[in-house]
Amino acid sequence: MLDVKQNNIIVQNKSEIEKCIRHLLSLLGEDPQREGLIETPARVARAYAELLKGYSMDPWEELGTKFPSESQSELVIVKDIYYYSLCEHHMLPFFGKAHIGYIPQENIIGLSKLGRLLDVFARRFQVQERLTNQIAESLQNYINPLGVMVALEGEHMCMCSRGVKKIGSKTITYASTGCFEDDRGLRDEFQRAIGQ
Ligand SMILES: Nc1nc2c(ncn2[C@@H]2O[C@H](COP(=O)(O)OP(=O)(O)OP(=O)(O)O)[C@@H](O)[C@H]2O)c(=O)[nH]1
Ligand SMILES: [Zn+2]
Repeated sequence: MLDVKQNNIIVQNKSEIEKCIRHLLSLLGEDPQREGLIETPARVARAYAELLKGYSMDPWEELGTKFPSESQSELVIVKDIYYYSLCEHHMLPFFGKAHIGYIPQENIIGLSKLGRLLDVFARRFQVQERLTNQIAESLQNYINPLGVMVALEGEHMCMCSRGVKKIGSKTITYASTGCFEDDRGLRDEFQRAIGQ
């Protein structure tokens, strides 16, 4: 099981990872010594360190300062936040837009922090459903709002570039907490706001 030390592990294991990539290139019938590939193992190790940096990030640290909520409890939505993640089944990218909404109770959060929270979980091996749930649950736990609603649109390269090859297909996943769980009207308001 990978843990929050994962990113450090990637850095520590860089030369071993590079060796594995060279070996993989050979197994795939390539010559890892040819000019175009000579730097590839090091690039791949660096790319993984970046694509998987979420393991070394703490969601609560990224969410940072809480501010007191001064107004009536109204819906706050940040929509169209782009994310990029790696499918844990094929180690291929999936990506798209996230829409995150919540109804504050005592506290609100800096708007940019919602994008940061998204990256903490997106920069890991994921399935889209878990990614969606983790965002909703951690925001709920951090500022205890009346409720959280998250929608993720995802285009999966494992479905486009190979296998079923359904280019352009999009998966939409939802996660909700608190008042969004059973209030049809609130869920509709959220969906109208994000244009679905
Ligand atoms: N639920 C869910 N499934 C995913 C996600 N990402 C990829 N998958 C699916 O994971 C499944 C893995 O199925 P398997 O039959 O074990 O693997 P496979 O033979 O490569 O499957 P195909 O992609 O259908 O060729 C596929 O149906 C993928 O489309 C995700 O985020 N959520
Ligand atoms: Zn996949």
